[in-house]
Parts: sequence; structure tokens; C-alpha cells
Amino acid sequence: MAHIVITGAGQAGAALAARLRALEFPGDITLIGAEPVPPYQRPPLSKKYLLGELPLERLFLRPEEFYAENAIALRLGQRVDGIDPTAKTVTLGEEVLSYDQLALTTGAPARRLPAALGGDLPGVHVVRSLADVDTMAPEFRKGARVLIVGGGYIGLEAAAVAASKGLHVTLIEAADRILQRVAAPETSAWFAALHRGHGVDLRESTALVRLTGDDRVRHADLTDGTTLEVDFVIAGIGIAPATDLAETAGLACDGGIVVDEFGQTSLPGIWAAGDCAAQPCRGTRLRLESVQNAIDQAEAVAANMLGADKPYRPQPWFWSDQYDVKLQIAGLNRGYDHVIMRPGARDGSLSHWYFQGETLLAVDAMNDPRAYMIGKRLIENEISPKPESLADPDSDLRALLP
Ligand SMILES: Cc1cc2nc3c(=O)[nH]c(=O)nc-3n(C[C@H](O)[C@H](O)[C@H](O)COP(=O)(O)OP(=O)(O)OC[C@H]3O[C@@H](n4cnc5c(N)ncnc54)[C@H](O)[C@@H]3O)c2cc1C
Ligand SMILES: NC(=O)c1ccc[n+]([C@@H]2O[C@H](COP(=O)([O-])OP(=O)(O)OC[C@H]3O[C@@H](n4cnc5c(N)ncnc54)[C@H](O)[C@@H]3O)[C@@H](O)[C@H]2O)c1
Repeated sequence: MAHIVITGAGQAGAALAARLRALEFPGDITLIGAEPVPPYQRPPLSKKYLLGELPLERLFLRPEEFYAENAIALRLGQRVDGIDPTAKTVTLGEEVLSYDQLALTTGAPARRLPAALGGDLPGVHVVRSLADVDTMAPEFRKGARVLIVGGGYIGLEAAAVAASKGLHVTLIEAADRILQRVAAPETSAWFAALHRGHGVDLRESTALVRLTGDDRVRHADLTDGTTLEVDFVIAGIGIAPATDLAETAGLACDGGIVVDEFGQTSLPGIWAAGDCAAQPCRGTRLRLESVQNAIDQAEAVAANMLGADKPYRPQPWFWSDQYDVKLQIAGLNRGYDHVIMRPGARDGSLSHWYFQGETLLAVDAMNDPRAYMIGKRLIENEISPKPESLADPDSDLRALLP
């Protein structure tokens, strides 16, 4: 009986295993995860779960019985530490497991602040796993002083939870604006104002010099010359794809495990999907760090493992919840040269539409689900409206659809 081994039991690994069974793969499936808990969704970790508004059991992607019922051998708390592509085996400590096909869905751990800057002091947290958040959550006491390093999604979502819970929040961003990796200056400025309006001391173009303390972190020296007294620190400074296993096995890696449009790595029979995979996209190679990509790419890989031979074409979308604002993003703004702002129908709602010349690339919608839905459909259908028709708040967005 053919045996498919999936290394990494996160969003992509779980989707891949489930899709193999949905496609009626009759062979054996082993899903191996280093974390001690069944596959779960990460987005609520920095939102409702951290706020205490979502119980643990709602995090799990499927009930634990699902795996046994679908003959998926789920091996938790176990780490694959080697791959032999010639013998077609993986090792877990002393154990050697044979595979016919192998998928790598190893994700991307959070980058940590260097120990030389005090990043290893107790009270300095990252936000990637359930264990990270369960360790950090007791620090969220009203009146506590938190320094958040990094103004990406993690930093901003954690800042929103902390400010909502009555903590004193300072957020530093080394670049000249928050969200610079994912959004236009207009969107960054809008979110900076939102956080300042909730009392966050948000400092752009400011980095960490060092963290100090005895038994735990107590002070933070910043490049703006100030020293803060802190009760704890959260580093939201990005992720580093888990490529060690792949590199040691001789798979091509380039800022992620290199895959083609089918999800196949540089070695036949070995596939990769999710945050760890660097895929071709619009003439370049990139990793898409999102739930939607992890699921869609994993499902495409499942089909291709069974011979579908179907390329995966990502249609990116993202979301973020901060205070009472839902940010929804459709498309990828890379290469944009101008942005059109469109006020939404409701107070405080608006959208930013990114163009490269006359081509619509992406939409950021703040509390404006209609702009998001219509923008997403336009981008998927490669329809680019005239910028002037968007800027007029009275124009009917639906009329832009075919
Ligand atoms: C706090 C937080 C909030 C987020 N919010 C959003 C959001 O709102 N919207 C959105 O689209 N995305 C969000 N993301 C990103 C999203 O969760 C990721 O893109 C997604 O989880 C990627 O799935 P993955 O399966 O590739 O990786 P992961 O979910 O990270 O899973 C990888 C798993 O592989 C395991 N593993 C690694 N190496 C091995 C090994 N050698 N042996 C065994 N197991 C191994 C890891 O322990 C991990 O459990 C968020 C992420 C975080 C951390
Ligand atoms: N809503 C969402 O989609 C969502 C929510 C949370 C997390 N995530 C995902 O989780 C992952 C990690 O998120 P993230 O926010 O950590 O990464 P990120 O790369 O989006 O943002 C990191 C930010 O930290 C800044 N930075 C880096 N080093 C710094 C330093 N030393 N001092 C100050 N600033 C520094 C960077 O300039 C950047 O703005 C990403 O894949 C992200 O997409 C997504």
C-alpha cells in the first residue's frame, strides 16, 4: 500500500491529509507534528483567543476523532529530524519511516530578538504557537507596561488586544512606517492613527538598542534615546521559513523550500506547501504567509500527488482584526505605482485600491466588506476599473462587475 508522509501538522499539513482522503486516496497517511496538540488555526491566537473570547476547543481545525475515522495516523509531539531522499525514509530520533511520497508543511517559526540584545530574558515573548500564547497571556494584566517590537500584523493585533485590556502599550517599528511589508503608506497611516487613538504610544523609525533586567526583562533602551520601564515584551518581527530539513536533504531552497507551480520541490516525490514554500508567482518567487494560501496550496499538492497535474495559481487574500476594525486585503500590491482612496458607505469605512498603470493589483478594505468582495472578484477576473470611477463615492461598485 502506498504511504504518504506529511511533515508538519499545521494549517497546510491538516488540509493536505484531509484532501487526500476526500480524493479517495486508498493508501496510508501519516501526519507528523512537533507540537503536542492536534492541528489548530493560528489567527485567533493574536485576536479572540488572546482576548479570552474564544475557548481552546474552538481553535482546533477538526475534532481529534476525525483523524482516526479517516485512517490518518496523527503523530503529535514528534519531530522529523532527517530525510533520506534516496532510501525514501524520514527519521524521528531512532525510528525510520518509509514513504512513497513526502510532503513538507513545516511552516515558519517566529524570528526572535537576539540574545545579545536581551532577547532571551524571561518576559520576552513571540507569538506563533498555542504554547507561546498560553505562556504570554497571564502577562496581560490591566495597567501592565508592554513594549511591542515590530509593527506588522502580529505587533498591531497584539497591541489592539493589550490596549483593549487596559495595558500601557508602546509599539516600536524599525522601518519608517508600520505595515510596510504588506500595505501602502495610506493604509499604514490610517492604522497608525487608529492605534494612537486607542492610546498606543506608536513610534516609527525606532528600533531596540537592548533589553535589560535581572531575573526578567525590566528596561528597554530605544534608538530614539529613551529608556522605558517594561513589564514584558512581545517581538513581532517576522518569521523564518523552516527549511533546515529540506536543505540538509539537498532540496533547493531560496528564501523558502523551492517549489514549482504544482507544489513539487526540486526532488521528485517530495512536495511542499504553506508558509515554508517559495512558489512562482507573477514572474517572481515568493512565500505567501496566509491561511488561505496554506489551505489552497496544500489541497493542490494533494491532487498533484495523486496525478492531477494541475498548476496552483494563488489568489491571495488576507484579513486582520484590530479593535472594531476588520481589514480585508485582496490581491498582492507588489509593483503598484498609485493608490486610489474610496470612502465607504458607513462612517469610518474606506478602501485603498492599488494600481500598476491601469491594472488593478490589490484592494485594502477597512470595515468595507463590499469593496473587498467586489475588488476580489475584479482581481480574480483580471478586470481593471477606471480609477476615476472608484474615487467617486457615489459610483455603484457592483456596476463594475461583469
Ligand atoms: C498569531 C498569528 C495570527 C495569524 N493571523 C492570520 C490571519 O488573520 N490571516 C491569515 O491569513 N494568516 C494569519 N496567520 C498566518 C497563518 O496562521 C499561517 O500562514 C499558517 O498557519 C501557515 O500554515 P502552515 O501549515 O504553512 O504552517 P504552520 O501552521 O506554522 O504549521 C507548521 C507546523 O509544522 C510543524 N513542524 C515544523 N517542522 C517540523 C518537523 N521537522 N517535524 C514535525 N513537525 C514540524 C510546526 O511545529 C507547526 O506545527 C497568523 C499567524 C499567527 C502566528
Ligand atoms: N492578519 C494576518 O494576516 C496575520 C496576523 C498575525 C500574523 N500573521 C502572520 O504572522 C507572521 C508574522 O507576523 P509579523 O507581524 O511578526 O511579521 P511581519 O513581517 O509582517 O512584520 C514584522 C515587522 O517588524 C518590523 N521589525 C523587524 N525587526 C524589527 C526590530 N528589530 N525592531 C523593530 N521593528 C522590527 C518589520 O519592519 C516589520 O514591519 C507573518 O507571516 C504574518 O503574515 C498574519
